[in-house]
Amino acid sequence: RPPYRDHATPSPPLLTPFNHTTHWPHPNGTLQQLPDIIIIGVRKGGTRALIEMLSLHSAVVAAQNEVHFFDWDSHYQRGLDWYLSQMPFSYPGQLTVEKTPAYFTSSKVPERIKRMNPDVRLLLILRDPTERVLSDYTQVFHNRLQKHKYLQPIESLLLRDGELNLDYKALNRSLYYVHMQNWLRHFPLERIHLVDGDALIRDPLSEMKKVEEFLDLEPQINASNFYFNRTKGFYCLREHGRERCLHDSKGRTHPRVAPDILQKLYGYFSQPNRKFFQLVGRTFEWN
Ligand SMILES: Nc1ncnc2c1ncn2[C@@H]1O[C@H](COP(=O)(O)OS(=O)(=O)O)[C@@H](OP(=O)(O)O)[C@H]1O
Repeated sequence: RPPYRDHATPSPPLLTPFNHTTHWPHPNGTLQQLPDIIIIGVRKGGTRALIEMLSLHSAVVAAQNEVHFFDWDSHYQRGLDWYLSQMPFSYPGQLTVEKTPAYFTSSKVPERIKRMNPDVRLLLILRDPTERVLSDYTQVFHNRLQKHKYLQPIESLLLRDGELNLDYKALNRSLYYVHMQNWLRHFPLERIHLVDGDALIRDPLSEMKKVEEFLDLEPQINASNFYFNRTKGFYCLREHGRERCLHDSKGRTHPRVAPDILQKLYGYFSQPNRKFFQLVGRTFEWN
């Protein structure tokens, strides 16, 4: 397990001076620590489910919000002391985890994370690329609905002159091999654990056991931590007798897409998916 980092063991290159008044240990013995584990994405892959399930483990403490430290320059410029101030309080020896799904597709992020800590453990949860596009669209649709903005039908984004519109950003985010190549320039594959997001939906326990193993955590997460909620159609969590499901924004109905457009999407991702499988030395059951 990597040593925890606090103001006494800062990582060298990026540092601005620490503000010791805000980072002194809390009287109850807890303190804020830079993350040992970062969930880097992918957007709509199941990152919230993963971080919630990981925090079932008593040795892991999770940041509640997406920090966007490495991908937003306005945050990055505030330095590591600001990043640290965003972390939850934890006991020495506990591992801190944060998730920002946008890290995976942001080209500057891997180098920046490596500068903070080359030994950080990275988790990447992936999902069928076509399904991820539909989920991405659904997320934006609901954001626009809330802001009373014009709602674009998915076909108007996916197609241009009858062919796939390759400028639609959601397509690029599902080209996993493109982004993975960039990560592998900075981190060896052994540092990046791939979580199968489709499998996590069907059978969370077996995916979480693999995550515990990757993180060298004592096996703790067990079948009693999960129960299937029929109304939601997803597994929910049980911890110390308390039950909770993910927010209603997770597990929304996706738009119905005409079969010929779906076929175009499957066709489009088929080659990139194979390149990804080669890159990471394993396959996924994607369309
Ligand atoms: N247990 C459980 N409960 C509810 N939802 C679950 C669960 N496990 C995985 N998922 C899937 O997580 C998808 C959302 O992914 P993210 O949390 O990464 O989205 S985000 O990028 O943070 O917005 C979300 O995608 P959508 O179904 O498209 O909403 C879910 O399918």
